[in-house]
Amino acid sequence: MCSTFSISSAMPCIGETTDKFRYPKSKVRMARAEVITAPRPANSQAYPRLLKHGIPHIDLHLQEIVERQSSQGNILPLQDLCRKPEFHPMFLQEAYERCKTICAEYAKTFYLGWFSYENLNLDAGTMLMTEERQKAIWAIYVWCRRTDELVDGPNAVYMNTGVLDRWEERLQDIFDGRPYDMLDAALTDTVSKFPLDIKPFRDMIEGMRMDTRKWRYENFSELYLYCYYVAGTVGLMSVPIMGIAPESSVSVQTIYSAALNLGIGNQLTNILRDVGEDALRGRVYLPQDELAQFGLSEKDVFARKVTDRWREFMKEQIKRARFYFNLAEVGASQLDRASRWPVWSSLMLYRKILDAIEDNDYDNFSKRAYVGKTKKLLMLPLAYTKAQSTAHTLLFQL
Ligand SMILES: CC(C)=CCC/C(C)=C/CC/C(C)=C/CC/C(C)=C/[C@@H]1[C@@H](COP(=O)(O)OP(=O)(O)O)[C@]1(C)CC/C=C(\C)CC/C=C(\C)CCC=C(C)C
Repeated sequence: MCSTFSISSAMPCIGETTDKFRYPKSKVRMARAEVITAPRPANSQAYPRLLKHGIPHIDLHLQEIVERQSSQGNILPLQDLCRKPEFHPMFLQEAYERCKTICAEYAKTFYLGWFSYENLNLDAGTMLMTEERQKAIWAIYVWCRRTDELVDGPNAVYMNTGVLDRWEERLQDIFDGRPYDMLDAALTDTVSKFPLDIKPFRDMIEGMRMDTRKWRYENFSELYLYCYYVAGTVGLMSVPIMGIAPESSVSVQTIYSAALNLGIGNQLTNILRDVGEDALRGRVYLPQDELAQFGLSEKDVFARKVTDRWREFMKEQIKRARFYFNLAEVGASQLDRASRWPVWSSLMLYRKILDAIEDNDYDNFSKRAYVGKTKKLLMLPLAYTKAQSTAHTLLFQL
């Protein structure tokens, strides 16, 4: 077991035993992309409305994930399938502490939303997440962050398909109760306590595979699939931890769709914020056909010049990201009361990045859209108010 503290220093463990596959390699089927091309406007000055729905959820196998995580249908509850690990309580406490420290260090936008309520000294009563839930979110965050670091971190130069295959084997080991290191052990403990399906985790690894070979996106459907893999999956992992309000009057499927949509909104925002940085790495996570509809091409992205065309293009991209945040709102108020505040906070905080891009006059080439700490803190009471609306009240308002 390698009990390294920092995320990246744990990475050398990953390459070991790549020649051995104890499990059949998963066949991750690419979802069928339904491409609906927006009609060209008759008047070339009238900019087109962009396609909003990327890929039908049926192709992402959402329903199957929902059933497995809800332990519905004709299948065994997930906990019965996972081997119950036996860890010393002190070991587990240390494992979660390390996860918490990593969250504080890395989760710049989300930390306020998820992890720092204990510092706020508010009389929040039942609006606070339980310790068990917080710990589970830390463990999931750390696994996601380490997965992302494989392709984006300092050791990304050592990336090859073998590394991701080995990481996927390690994931199976986590779910089988055989963690490789201390941080994995926290996730093993979490998956033994909450009904988490392995598929969203596997899909995230698939997103990293995609990121190693694909640096251009023809259309929104292709981009949507990438966003699902790297961020929509996080939404799906989060719902079993946060729980659904007993008084919720919508279907579980609707809540999962909202969670997925929050991931898509977050990732689209992340992409828009990082256009300049990504271009420097030769990557363009923008639909090429939509660039063309605005008279732009990837050359304009690499030229890093803010023109009127770019501004118009960005306005539409921002509109679409907001569309996904709006869809997510419906589900945020259906979650268990104790989980709503952090979800509303992170939703509102991340959405603020879009305002910051506008404030920068759409210059996401040389300026990084940033939401200051004061703005973030001011947001928290507002999120608290939103979170207090019962699931029923919100539906009534719609
Ligand atoms: C909101 C929240 C904090 C969720 C749970 C915490 C968690 C498990 C986060 C994992 C994030 C992560 C490290 C993902 C790896 C891939 C990646 C980097 C995705 C991008 C995240 C932002 O990362 P970045 O480090 O760039 O961020 P900042 O520097 O801090 O700005 C993503 C943009 C994806 C994030 C996606 C989510 C957190 C999904 C949110 C959805 C829910 C929590 C579901 C809520 C439920 C309903 C019903 C609405």
